[in-house]
Amino acid sequence: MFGRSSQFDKALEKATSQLLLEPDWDSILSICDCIRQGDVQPKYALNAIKRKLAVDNPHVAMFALQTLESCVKNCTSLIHQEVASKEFMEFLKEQVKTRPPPVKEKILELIQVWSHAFRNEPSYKAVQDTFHLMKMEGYTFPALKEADAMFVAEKAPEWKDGECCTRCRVVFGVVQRKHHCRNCGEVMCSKCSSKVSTIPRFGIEREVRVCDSCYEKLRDKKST
Ligand SMILES: O=P(O)(O)O[C@@H]1[C@H](O)[C@H](OP(=O)(O)O)[C@@H](O)[C@H](O)[C@H]1O
Ligand SMILES: [Zn+2]
Ligand SMILES: [Zn+2]
Repeated sequence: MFGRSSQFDKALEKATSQLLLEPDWDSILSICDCIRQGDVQPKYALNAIKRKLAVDNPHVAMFALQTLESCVKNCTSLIHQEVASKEFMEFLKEQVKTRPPPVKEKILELIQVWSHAFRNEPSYKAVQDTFHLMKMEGYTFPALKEADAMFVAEKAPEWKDGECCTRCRVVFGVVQRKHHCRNCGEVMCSKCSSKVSTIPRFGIEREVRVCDSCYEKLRDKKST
């Protein structure tokens, strides 16, 4: 186990080197892979990133924050449950009080984005509580970036199954194939789901199959 986690340690050293002039995305992505593949325990990984974040050198702290941001985006609940803990949120809040602007701004940005991203996840309430508490204490948070707005996209609905079209009740078979509307997740025949649309609130920027009623709803939303 130790051997494999050293791949993580090496990648973290590289990703947060004070000699870097810009983020070392290869190392950051290999850090995410190590966590996702279970090569390193999420708790160990977050503590290692935390140590880098606490380093006085603002460059190292910034690279640690960019690494943390990528881990939260790419490593799913494995890392979320570690980040969304009271202790880690307290640590970030302390850092905001003591660090210079770029580091402070980045932390505020992350707390805000995560608070939106986890708004429907009761087990990650610590993030939202921290965000609201800091707002009440007068911290000013930066405007949510477009890319982050995508990241806080809602989860698309699970696809439902069924033996007939939800809309016209035609029975599926060898010829009459099943299709799914990406907006409501209902199972539909090809006639009732022949239209396509983007679904921005799910972060779906390319046109995907939607049923007729969802097509109308999404089109009306666009025209508002
Ligand atoms: O092509 P098929 O063998 O019928 O398989 C169907 C297609 O993959 C449909 O994709 P689509 O919704 O993008 O059409 C999917 O919604 C159905 O669940 C599948 O049963
Ligand atoms: Zn139908
Ligand atoms: Zn639909």
